[in-house]
Amino acid sequence: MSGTPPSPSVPRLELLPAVDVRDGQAVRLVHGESGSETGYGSPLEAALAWQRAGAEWLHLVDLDAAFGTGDNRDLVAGITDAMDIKVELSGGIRDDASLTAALATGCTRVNLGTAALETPEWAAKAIAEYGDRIAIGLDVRGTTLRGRGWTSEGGDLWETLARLDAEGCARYVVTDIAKDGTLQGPNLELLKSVCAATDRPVVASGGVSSLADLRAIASLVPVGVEGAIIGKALYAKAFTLEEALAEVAR
Ligand SMILES: O=C(O)c1ccccc1NCC(=O)[C@H](O)[C@H](O)COP(=O)(O)O
Repeated sequence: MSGTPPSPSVPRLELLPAVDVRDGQAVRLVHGESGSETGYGSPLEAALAWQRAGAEWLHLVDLDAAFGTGDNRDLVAGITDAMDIKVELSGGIRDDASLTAALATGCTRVNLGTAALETPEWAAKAIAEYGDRIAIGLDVRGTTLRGRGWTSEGGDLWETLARLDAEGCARYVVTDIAKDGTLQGPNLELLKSVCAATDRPVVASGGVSSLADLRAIASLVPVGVEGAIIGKALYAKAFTLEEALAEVAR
């Protein structure tokens, strides 16, 4: 037989609709700033709506735990329990107690952010122990990382990425804070640069505003983008989740 062998198929971009919880309500923030909330009602109803629409993943954030203004731990555990789909949990997971509680919800994986910046040895231990169940959130302004609900400075993106790669981190969730909750489109250059610097999968977060943005993120699957988190665009009804899923299935 002769001819060119078929190219291996490129995986489909995974979509992770977001439910960010503040004071028991589903909200979206602008630039992740506390006090910039727009409320969207029951977080459980929002999560169930995304599941009914065909989501394979839910990105569930406890903003109070992230900001240190309390927590929604029981609510978040109840939502995770009610889901038949994969759940990525984020917000305030920084020590053994919060990590054990988060993993015990039955979520598929957790995002560590602040811990990777402030207690790197603890984060490295969590990566070594739980492997694929740990993702690291790289939340950046420019190329400077932010922690504690994005309020504190956390060092250089590239140095931290190299360290986490060496420690065996399975995946990164990359957010450009300047884009988050703004409907201004994702930072594709940042995503490309991170993908060029690591061989680990990258989940894009922040700024998605349209189906065209999803197509643009999907064009980065061959270089290492695995998924895209969608928050504000779904709540603002810029498009439906069904339309988004159909777009990335083409
Ligand atoms: O994820 C966190 O820990 C977090 C902490 C502090 C502020 C915001 C945080 N997450 C926000 C999200 O994960 C958003 O849901 C996501 O970036 C969606 O953004 P967008 O599509 O722009 O609404």
